[in-house]
Amino acid sequence: MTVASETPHLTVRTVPLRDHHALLGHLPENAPLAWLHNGDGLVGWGEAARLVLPTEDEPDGQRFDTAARWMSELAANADVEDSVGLPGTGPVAFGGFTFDPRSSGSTLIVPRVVVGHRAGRVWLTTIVDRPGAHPDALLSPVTSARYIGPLNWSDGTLSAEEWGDAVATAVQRIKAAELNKVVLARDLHAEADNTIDVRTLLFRLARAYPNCYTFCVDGLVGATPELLLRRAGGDVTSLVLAGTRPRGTTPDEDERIASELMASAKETEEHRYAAESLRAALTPLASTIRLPDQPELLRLANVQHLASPASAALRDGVSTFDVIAAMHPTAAVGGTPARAAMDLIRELEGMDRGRYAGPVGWIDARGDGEWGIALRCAHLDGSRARLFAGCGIVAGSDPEAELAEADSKFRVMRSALAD
Ligand SMILES: C=C(O[C@@H]1C=C(C(=O)O)C=C[C@H]1O)C(=O)O
Repeated sequence: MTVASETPHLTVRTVPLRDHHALLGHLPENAPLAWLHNGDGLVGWGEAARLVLPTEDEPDGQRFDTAARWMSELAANADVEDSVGLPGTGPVAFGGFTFDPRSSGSTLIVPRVVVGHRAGRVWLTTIVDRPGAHPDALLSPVTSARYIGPLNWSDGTLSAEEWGDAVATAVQRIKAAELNKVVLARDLHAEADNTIDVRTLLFRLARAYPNCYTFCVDGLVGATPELLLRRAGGDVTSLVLAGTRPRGTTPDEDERIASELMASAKETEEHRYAAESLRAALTPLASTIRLPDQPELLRLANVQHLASPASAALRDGVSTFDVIAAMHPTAAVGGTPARAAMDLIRELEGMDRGRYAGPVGWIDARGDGEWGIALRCAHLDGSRARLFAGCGIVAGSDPEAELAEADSKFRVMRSALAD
C-alpha cells in the first residue's frame, strides 16, 4: 500500500464560534465522532478521509507507522486556515486501534465537520475537497436523541462460569511462573428493537462520568477513565490505572474499601506491573519522566481504582504514534511480560477484542491529541451492542471476585443503555 496515493488534498478552515451550547447538542445521529472530558473536547461528523490500517500480517503491517505517515502527508497536503490555533484545531483525525495487532479494524477518520471546546474557547472546523466548497455534512439535520427501548441480553463468547474457569487457568499459569499478570476480558450482547442512537449513550456517559473520557469512534462508544496519553507540544501526560474495588454504599463503607484497596498487596502488585510497563515504554522516548512512587485513589461512579498520573517530556522528533506504539498494550490491559500475556489472552478469551482495550482518541496536524484506552465501552452495530470488561489477574486472584469486578465495569455501559 502506498500511503501517499491515498492521501487526499483537503481544504481546512477553523473559525471561532460564539455558540456555547454543549458539544453533544451539535451531533447528527449518523456516525458521530466524539471525545469529551469535563465538558471540553471535540465532536465531529461526516467523512473527508478514512484510512483502514493493515493488520500485523499484511504489507506495511506496522500500523502506527502507517498512521503517522498518513497523518503527516495529509497535513502536508492540506490548505489550512486556522484562526484559533489550539490543540484540536485545523485538520484532525479520530482513531481507534484494535487491541491485537493481528485483528482488523484499526481506523483513522477525518471528519467533514468538527466542533471543539477547550478552556472556554469554541470553534468550528470544516474540511472540504475544494477551496470554497461547502460541506453538506455541516447541515446534517440534528434530530432529538432517541430512547433505546427494551433490550435482550445474552452471554458473549464465554458464559460467566466459563470465564471464571479461564481466570482459574490463568492463575495456575501465573503460579507456574509462565507470566506475572494477564488481563482477561469477556463480552456481553444486548439487542434492542431499533437502531441504537449512539448520542443517547454519549449524553448519559458524559453526564455520569464527566471526569472520564467519553468517546465514540466508528461505532465504538464508551467512557474510559484511563488516559493513555495527552500530548501538547513536547509534553505528554498519562494516567495508569490498575487495581479495582467497588464503591461502598455508605461513606464509611466507601472509606473502608478504599483503605483496603490502597493497602492490598495483590492490588498494588497488579498496579506496579502497569506503572512499570509505562515507564519502560517511555524511557527511550523521553528526556524526563515523572511517575509517583505510590498510586493514588481514583473514585468513579461505579468503582474505585489505584491510579498513577505520569508525565514526560519527549525527545525531539518523537511522534505521537511512536509513543502510542511503545505504550500499547500496557500491562493495565495486556499483562507482564507483554508477549506471554498476549499469547494467553488469545488462548483463554476465545474472542477477538476488536478495538476494546486498544488506543482510541484524536490527533491534529501538529501531533497534539488525546488517546485513551478503550475501556467501559461497547461496539454498536445497528440494533446490537457488544459490551466488554476485563480484569487484571495475578497469582492472588479469585475467579468469583474477578467476575464481580467485571460486572461492576460492565455497569457503565449497562446503565447507559438503560432508559
Ligand atoms: C480491563 C479493564 O480495566 C483495566 C483493569 C483494571 C484492573 O484490573 O483493576 C483497572 C483499570 C483498567 O486498567 C476494563 O475496564 O475492561
